[in-house]
Amino acid sequence: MTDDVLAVHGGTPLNGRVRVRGAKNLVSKAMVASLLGDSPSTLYDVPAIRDVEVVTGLLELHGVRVSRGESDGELIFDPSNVESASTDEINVHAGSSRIPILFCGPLLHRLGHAFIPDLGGCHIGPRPIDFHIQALRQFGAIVDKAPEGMHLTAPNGLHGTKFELPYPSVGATEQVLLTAVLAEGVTELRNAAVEPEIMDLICVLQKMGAIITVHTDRVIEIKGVKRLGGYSHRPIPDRIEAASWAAAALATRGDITVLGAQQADMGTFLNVFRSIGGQFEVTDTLPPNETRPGREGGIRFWHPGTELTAVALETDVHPGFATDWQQPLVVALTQARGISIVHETVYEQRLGYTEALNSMGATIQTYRDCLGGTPCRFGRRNFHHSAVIAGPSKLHAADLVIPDLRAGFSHLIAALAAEGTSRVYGVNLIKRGYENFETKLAELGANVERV
Ligand SMILES: CC(=O)N[C@H]1[C@@H](OP(=O)(O)OP(=O)(O)OC[C@H]2O[C@@H](n3ccc(=O)[nH]c3=O)[C@H](O)[C@@H]2O)O[C@H](CO)[C@@H](O)[C@@H]1O
Ligand SMILES: C=C(OP(=O)(O)O)C(=O)O
Repeated sequence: MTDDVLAVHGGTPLNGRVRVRGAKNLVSKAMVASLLGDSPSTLYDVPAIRDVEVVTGLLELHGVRVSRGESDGELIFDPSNVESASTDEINVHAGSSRIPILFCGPLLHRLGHAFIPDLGGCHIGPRPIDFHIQALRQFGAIVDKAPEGMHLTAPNGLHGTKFELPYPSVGATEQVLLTAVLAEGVTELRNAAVEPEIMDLICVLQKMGAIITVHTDRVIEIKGVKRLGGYSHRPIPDRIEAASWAAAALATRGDITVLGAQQADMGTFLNVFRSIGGQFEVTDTLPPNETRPGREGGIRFWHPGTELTAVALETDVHPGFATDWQQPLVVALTQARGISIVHETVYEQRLGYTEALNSMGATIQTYRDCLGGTPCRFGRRNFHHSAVIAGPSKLHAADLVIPDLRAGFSHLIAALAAEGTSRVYGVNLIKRGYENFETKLAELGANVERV
């Protein structure tokens, strides 16, 4: 584990520019979608992150040829020879990501059967897959849970269906989309998630030949088609990474320009950022020395130099405040004067990381109650899903163990904001969703080194 430890010498504001590429939560799904086509697909601006490696591995096991294109981050997927893979081979990827569950529909369409390994992803709640399984069964799939994973077949093919999600789950919405596009007949999905990454996946599928209508009130209608072709797509930029750097600027009293960040997908975050006192400026065109095709402008985020203000916020499905923004922003809230309240309504166990912040001098208390907002699914149950943050707190160095992706980034920010040298263990987990984060930190003037 020694190469998985970062010594962080904190206390220096982060200043400079970083670039975000295609969104983790779209890129991996677009890669799965390539399985549905009968000709090659090209995806641009793919970040070098662990989730992309996992999906690449799974695609290759199923006969998809994955190659690099001419431009940096360009990947080409050739699905001409999709084939079965053994459970042993697939299980190499068990526990590494949540994306394998999305192979169900595409593999059933291409092969008539599928094997899905145990899922990974962040440990921020139980993260059941019951909606996925119910939906797949309604399409006509036979789903068998086995100790080594999940086996699926579709002896009578997959047929369009009407399905209402009990909660607008991102993954389950994607599951329905990726299955319905080639299912026979029409599918109506109610209470669908409408995150920007889902809208971008719909763009990908439409480029492939799918017929998908997004109605008002979270209703999505999909008319199954007989065949799909390949796509050529430049993904939306990673709004979660962009917000993470924004939070880092605020927490360290710095000034970070996030090239590639797009205002449209970050409106809710920007409102909260401004309410805390953070300053930002949206630039719609690239500075003269930046010449990247298809990606324009960015957002500069900076600390105002005066005191930050406490806020109350509630995470929610889009267009609410994204749960993945929560952990990095809380570090900045430890620096705001007054009492901030954060009500996490998407995951029941996403506040455990606050203990590490307390060990650094923060004052954060978690509660089972739904504080400061609307009662949610987790109220009156045994989940500490609301946090009260009293600030400002002077953070000091500590030894920290990274529990998951976003908490990991928040630990890093806290260590950078703190006086002294912290040791952050398990930093490689951050690579699952942040491309070249150590290089980016160095470019921003952070004083960090591998131990
Ligand atoms: C790879 C990816 O895109 N990950 C994102 C995706 O995760 P993911 O797609 O896993 O998240 P979901 O939107 O499905 O989960 C939201 C809530 O629904 C619950 N649920 C979900 C499915 C199900 O079958 N049963 C069920 O109860 C979950 O436990 C959770 O409480 O959306 C989340 C919410 O924006 C983000 O935090 C993740 O970064
Ligand atoms: C929860 C997250 O991701 P995943 O669904 O991949 O675990 C995240 O990106 O913050």
